[in-house]
Amino acid sequence: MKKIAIIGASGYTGAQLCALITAESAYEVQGLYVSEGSADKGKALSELYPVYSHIGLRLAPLTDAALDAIVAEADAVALATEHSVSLELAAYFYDRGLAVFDLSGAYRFADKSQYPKWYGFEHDYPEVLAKAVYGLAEWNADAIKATRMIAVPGCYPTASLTALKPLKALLTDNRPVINAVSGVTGAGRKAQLHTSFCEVSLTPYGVLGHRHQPEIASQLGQEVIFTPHLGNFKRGILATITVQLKPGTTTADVAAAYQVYDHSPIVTVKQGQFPKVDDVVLTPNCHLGWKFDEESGYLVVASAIDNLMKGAASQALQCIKIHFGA
Ligand SMILES: NC(=O)C1=CN([C@@H]2O[C@H](COP(=O)(O)OP(=O)(O)OC[C@H]3O[C@@H](n4cnc5c(N)ncnc54)[C@H](OP(=O)(O)O)[C@@H]3O)[C@@H](O)[C@H]2O)C=CC1
Ligand SMILES: CC(=O)N[C@@H](CCC(=O)OP(=O)(O)O)C(=O)O
Repeated sequence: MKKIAIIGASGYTGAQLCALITAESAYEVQGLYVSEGSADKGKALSELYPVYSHIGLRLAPLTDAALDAIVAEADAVALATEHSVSLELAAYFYDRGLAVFDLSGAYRFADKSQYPKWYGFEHDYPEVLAKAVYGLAEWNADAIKATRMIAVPGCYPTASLTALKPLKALLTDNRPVINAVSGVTGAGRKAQLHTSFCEVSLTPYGVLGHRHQPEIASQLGQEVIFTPHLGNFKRGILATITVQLKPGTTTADVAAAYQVYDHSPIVTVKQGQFPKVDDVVLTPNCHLGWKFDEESGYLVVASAIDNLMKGAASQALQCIKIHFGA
């Protein structure tokens, strides 16, 4: 039985991951942690989330003693913390021999020079960063097995890359155009004005400047135009992507490219039938739907995931299972 510590367990992704891990027979939660000064320390997880009333675990403050206990008792740590917190904690636990599954963006760029621009900090742990593998589970299984430092992808990049990576050999130099809408849980649990009930209304944000644009580009190996939108629903992402394919590409070529997911239990691909967010919410699944116009060479592919599941916690669990082989 592998023991996993979850740090940031009172947040949306951490609590979701806790629910997933406690349902697994091969894994056990070593402990649930929040910051040392957290208003939630000592509370039962079920006080915050009555839906998890079957989980009898409490939130502990991440004190020095807790750090020692995690190192002594846990096989792995899942970091459901903001980027700058994960930056430090990942290096701390990696250096002490644990496997690290980081849900933040702190280890997703291989190139350390990207962090000041997109995350506002210098990356001070190049040796750990060099070990980091991008945890897009369907694509990087061998590397996830081989390292102890797994950077679990962002939610929009997961939806976008799952749709685009199979097409890589068919792409032209023209940038794929990704328009994506996320539910409000994508912004986390803490109170913020722009995510309060009366403020949320379908709108683009981060236009031509969201940090997921370079994340998608670096993993695809091609620049993209990425425009996220905040929608007035709780969970889920729908990314609708328009892309021009190489001259001469046929509908059969596109169908053949997507056969890469034929045996995937997670990714379902439909030609001419487009996904709905409600069909993937609370599931680990990604639903893809596409249509190709042979005359113009344009493809539209839509990708739906639950941002807290395939976009975060269930993909972290996929990585954990791939890494530990169970
Ligand atoms: N929400 C989403 O859809 C997705 C989020 N992510 C990423 O996952 C991470 C977590 O996101 P999310 O769950 O939404 O965030 P939340 O804001 O909902 O939760 C953050 C958690 O971190 C805890 N925390 C804050 N500071 C510290 C600290 N210094 N030490 C330990 N715990 C701390 C918070 O508790 P407290 O403040 O009480 O200590 C809380 O439990 C982020 O990096 C986010 O970018 C990735 C993919 C999707
Ligand atoms: C709706 C919303 O605000 N979404 C978040 C993305 C959440 C996510 O995937 O997280 P990472 O920060 O780990 O990359 C945003 O746009 O910042």
